[in-house]
Amino acid sequence: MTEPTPASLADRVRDGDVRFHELEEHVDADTAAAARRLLVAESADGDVDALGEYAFDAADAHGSNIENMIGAVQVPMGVAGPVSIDGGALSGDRYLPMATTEGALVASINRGCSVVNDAGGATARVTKTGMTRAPVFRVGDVAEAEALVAWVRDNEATLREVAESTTSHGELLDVTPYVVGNNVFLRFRYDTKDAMGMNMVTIATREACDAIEDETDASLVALSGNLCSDKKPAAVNAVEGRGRSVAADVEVPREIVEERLHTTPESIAEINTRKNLVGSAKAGALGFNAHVANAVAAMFLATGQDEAQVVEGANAITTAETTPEGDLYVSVSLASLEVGTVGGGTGLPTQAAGLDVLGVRGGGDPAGSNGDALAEAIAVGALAGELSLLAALGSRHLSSAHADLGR
Ligand SMILES: CC(C)(COP(=O)([O-])OP(=O)([O-])OC[C@H]1O[C@@H](n2cnc3c(N)ncnc32)[C@H](O)[C@@H]1OP(=O)([O-])[O-])[C@@H](O)C(=O)NCCC(=O)NCCSC(=O)C[C@@](C)(O)CC(=O)[O-]
Ligand SMILES: NC(=O)C1=CN([C@@H]2O[C@H](COP(=O)(O)OP(=O)(O)OC[C@H]3O[C@@H](n4cnc5c(N)ncnc54)[C@H](OP(=O)(O)O)[C@@H]3O)[C@@H](O)[C@H]2O)C=CC1
Repeated sequence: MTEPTPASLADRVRDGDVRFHELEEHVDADTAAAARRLLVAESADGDVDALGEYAFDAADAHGSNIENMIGAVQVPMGVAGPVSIDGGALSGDRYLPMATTEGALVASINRGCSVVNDAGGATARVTKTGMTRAPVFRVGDVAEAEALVAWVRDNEATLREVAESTTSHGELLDVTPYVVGNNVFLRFRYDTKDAMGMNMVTIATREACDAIEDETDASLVALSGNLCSDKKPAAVNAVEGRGRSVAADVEVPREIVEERLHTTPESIAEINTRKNLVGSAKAGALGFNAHVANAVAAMFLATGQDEAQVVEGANAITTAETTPEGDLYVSVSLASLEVGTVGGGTGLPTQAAGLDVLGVRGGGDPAGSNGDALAEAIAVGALAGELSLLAALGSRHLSSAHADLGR
């Protein structure tokens, strides 16, 4: 029997003989993707051959990272740095890998890194850890809601044992109840070590929900009740944290601000107050920063993170003030940075290479230390970006920078 070709497979899909999403059951994943490109091209404006130019085995992505694969999008990757980091888990000089199509972004963060180095390096620490899943239960009335809350408080050890039976790495840290009439939300929080952890905590919480339904009158309505809160802007993450809460700061001597950033500590502090604090408050923003999303998104893409979680990653506050000596203190605090160095997209070859640039690929020793190190590196990238953009606004260079580099 002759080997199926992309064209013959496409014919079989058109004839209704094979389903579009089941091609991998008949042929290898690369040929399946090629067949789908032929079919997609029929309704596209021109061929889509460029999507077939990728440098990994489609079988590595099919089944765990993508369905209906037709190829890959390539995003240019650059580096900022090396930047000197004094972290709880990551110490030394590191290049920061960044995948983006926004011209001037890497240049800006690179400038921030170079200023951070001139100032003696940045400090970074993870201050809280915990990935959450919050199922919603239906109960009869508020009296039953209170009874469920009491049961959960009395049986946290049982819930821990049941939940942790599904994972050899995850640890249930606590369960926080929230009552809204006859709805009870239980926010389960786990230490997921080096995994971002959403699959891990979803599977573990499902087991715990079964135990709750067995032992109480509550009915599970949805395993995710949106108080988690995953991939949506939400104050609960800003206040309580989610994934990793991580902060970074630097003190930059006045002469470096003036020589390297063409502005003054006072100007940067005033812009931060009027723009990042007052402007964000007036806008009703959750993030009180200039462009933390830029560093988070670029480093998420470069290292195989779940890009939808940039929503929470950008939940950050930037502070800037002049010190009594007249120098500049700048900090960023990211409340809910959801990152992992194992699982998800981190195993794909180019993303794994991105983690290698930082030296944080795979499981850490001790477990969780690579995840912490990645979080600290992203926080320092965000710090460098804030410093550079605030300075560009102070020296009125934002539009000229983007006219020169970004178009
Ligand atoms: C563009 C610069 C850096 C020029 O800044 P400059 O000070 O005029 O440049 P320079 O030629 O003197 O170089 C200073 C340093 O910048 C770096 N640098 C300089 N050029 C490059 C380059 N081509 N590639 C890599 N690195 C570069 C490099 O570190 C260099 O040091 P050196 O290594 O030479 O000692 C500056 O004007 C700047 O940072 N502007 C701000 C741009 C920015 O931050 N854009 C962010 C995206 S804006 C956005 O997305 C969100 C927004 C703005 O809408 C959010 C909001 O509302 O605020
Ligand atoms: N299910 C959902 O609702 C959602 C899923 N996602 C997706 O979930 C994926 C990420 O989930 P995640 O659970 O992180 O990844 P995986 O589902 O890929 O699981 C990672 C597993 O790696 C194992 N592991 C090995 N070494 C370590 C280590 N050092 N630290 C921690 N775990 C280790 C753990 O196994 P063990 O548990 O056996 O110890 C862990 O469960 C992404 O693809 C993301 O897009 C995103 C949002 C929601």
